[in-house]
Amino acid sequence: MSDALPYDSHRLRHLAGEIITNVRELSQLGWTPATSSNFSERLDDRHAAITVSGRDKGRLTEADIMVVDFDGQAVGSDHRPSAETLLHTQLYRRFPEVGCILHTHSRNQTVASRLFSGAGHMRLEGYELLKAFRGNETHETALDVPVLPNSQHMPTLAAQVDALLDRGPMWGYLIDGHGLYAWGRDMAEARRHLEAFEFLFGCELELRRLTAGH
Ligand SMILES: CSCCC(=O)C(=O)COP(=O)(O)O
Ligand SMILES: [Zn+2]
Repeated sequence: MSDALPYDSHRLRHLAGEIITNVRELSQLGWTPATSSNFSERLDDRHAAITVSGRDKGRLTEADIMVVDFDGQAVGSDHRPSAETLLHTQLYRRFPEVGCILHTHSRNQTVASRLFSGAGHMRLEGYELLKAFRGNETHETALDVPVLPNSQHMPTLAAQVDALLDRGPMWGYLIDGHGLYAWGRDMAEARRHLEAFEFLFGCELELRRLTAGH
């Protein structure tokens, strides 16, 4: 990292450390199997720190974090950024308050995405933990988590996400057979949202198992 680069290299090192520590914990929970998942934080109003594509997310080092601009182009690095970079940069570009984006592939997220892809959303209702989402003051609310069809063509996926974002504030979405995107103003908030989604998906799946055949 050199001072000639168009971003603050000290801040990059700080964010890289934060990503490495948090992602290692998420990986230990089994939420990033087989090199899946990707993670980023806003560096400034034009750049984000993001994971290099294909790396084992449980063993990230500083060399596995790189910088992209909000067009998804690598800045000051020969590495290839996450294949899903566009799904990160579209949020940073559109919402200045978004500071961190976490994408994971846990079993609960993947199974839930399969189960609710037909409906196009998964309804979470009546849970105290709904208050974990910024803006929710009470459990007496319902949150419809969108489930998008998967695609290897990121502009197609990004266009679907953009259409969802037009509807109002949201903190995450599922992609069918793939995983969850969750975000927040900073790492702590994004992680709180991610953990709340994961817990609530687990509750819904468990309820389905317990009530199957009744
Ligand atoms: C082996 S997982 C397939 C790609 C994916 O969904 C993912 O989250 C990881 O892609 P990246 O390019 O960010 O490593
Ligand atoms: Zn993925």
